[in-house]
This record gives sequence, structure tokens and C-alpha cells, in this order.
Amino acid sequence: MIVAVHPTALGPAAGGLRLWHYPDWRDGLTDALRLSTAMTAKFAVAGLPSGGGKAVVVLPEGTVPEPDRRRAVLDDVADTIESLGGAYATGPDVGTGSDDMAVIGRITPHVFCRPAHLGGSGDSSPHTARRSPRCAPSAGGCTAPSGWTDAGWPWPVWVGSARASPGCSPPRAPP
Ligand SMILES: NC(=O)c1ccc[n+]([C@@H]2O[C@H](COP(=O)([O-])OP(=O)(O)OC[C@H]3O[C@@H](n4cnc5c(N)ncnc54)[C@H](O)[C@@H]3O)[C@@H](O)[C@H]2O)c1
Ligand SMILES: CC(C)[C@H](N)C(=O)O
Repeated sequence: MIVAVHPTALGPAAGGLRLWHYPDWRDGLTDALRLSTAMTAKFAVAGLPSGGGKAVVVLPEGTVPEPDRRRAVLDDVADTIESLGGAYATGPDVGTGSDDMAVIGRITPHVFCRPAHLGGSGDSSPHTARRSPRCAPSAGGCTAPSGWTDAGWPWPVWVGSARASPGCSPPRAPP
């Protein structure tokens, strides 16, 4: 398990927990460092007083942990986060979701996106899915064409459990 805390100058670090397969644990380390840096940029763009962070649990290729084992792993993650005393808070990411945050939240308060019925902010994936089509042109190095809307995407976008509405008309090519 790797927890990467980028800067905390503006506030405690936050970023999701990635539970994913890597050929080697060092690949997970590289991912955690890369993604924590990206979280810093995301918070800066949003004007939020947080630093970037990321947690990665490296699963061996081709393995799927049994429920008991998965639960034990989440407990270990929670213990580690709790030991950091609030310097880092986690949330969902690839391989984890709100229910996993509920498990972590039994051990540490430094977790977000727990299910709404437990008092958390709920699943972040619908919001992410809805906005992803808008971000895609920027990520590709071009700007969105004028008239681009959240619905202006010709194929469904999945993030976690959520699906963004497929577009009613295909986006035009960027100028
Ligand atoms: N879930 C959220 O609330 C949230 C919020 C912000 C950003 N994100 C970002 O959205 C992206 C997707 O996250 P998610 O929550 O949908 O994860 P998820 O675990 O629900 O889904 C990830 C999917 O990607 C597939 N995948 C992983 N590695 C792949 C590869 N190398 N090639 C092809 N497919 C691969 C997996 O099989 C899985 O179907 C991530 O980059 C995550 O950081 C998620
Ligand atoms: C929930 C949030 C931290 C998300 N995983 C992200 O990468 O932005």
C-alpha cells in the first residue's frame, strides 16, 4: 500500500484510493506520485484549499481479492490513513467506491464520499461522468467547439457506477 501526499501548504491532502493491478509495486508507486500531483492541480483549478494526495493498493496481476481479504486490506488502508493524523483524506477511485469508503470510515474520519444514508456526500461518479465529456477536448489539447454541451457526446461515458447521458448530436470537430 502506498499513500502519496504532495503538498499540504494550502490544507490537508486529499485524493482517491486506487485498488488496482500493477506488474510491480514500483508501478503503483509511480502511479501514486503521478496522481497525487494531478490532484494538487485539480484542487488549484477548483480553488479549494487542499493539497493533492493519492493512495494505491497494488494487486498482483490477474488476482481478485476474496471479500474477507478485501475487507482486511481496506482496514489496513484505514489504519494507515488514521496514523497520518488528518494529513491525508481518501475517497473513491479506480477499483473502489462509496461502500468501500463506508468500511474505511469505521476506522478513520479522514474519508469522503461515504454513502449518503451514512451521512456522507455519496457517490461522486455521476458528477464526474456528467462533466467528463466537457474535459475530454482539453485533455486532448484542443478546446471544446462552441455549442458543446454536457449532452454533446456521441457515446456513453462511464465513471464508477454512473453513466453520462449519451449525446443527442455528435460534437463537431474542434477548429
Ligand atoms: N469515481 C469517481 O468518483 C471519480 C472522480 C474523479 C475522477 N475519477 C477518475 O475517473 C477514472 C475512472 O475511475 P472510476 O471510478 O470509473 O473507476 P472504476 O474502477 O469504476 O472503473 C475503471 C475501469 O477502467 C478499466 N481499466 C483500468 N485500467 C485499464 C486499462 N489499462 N485499459 C483499459 N481499461 C482499464 C477497468 O477495468 C474499469 O472498468 C479514473 O481516472 C479516476 O481517477 C473518478
Ligand atoms: C474522488 C476523487 C478524489 C477522484 N478519485 C479524483 O481523482 O478526482
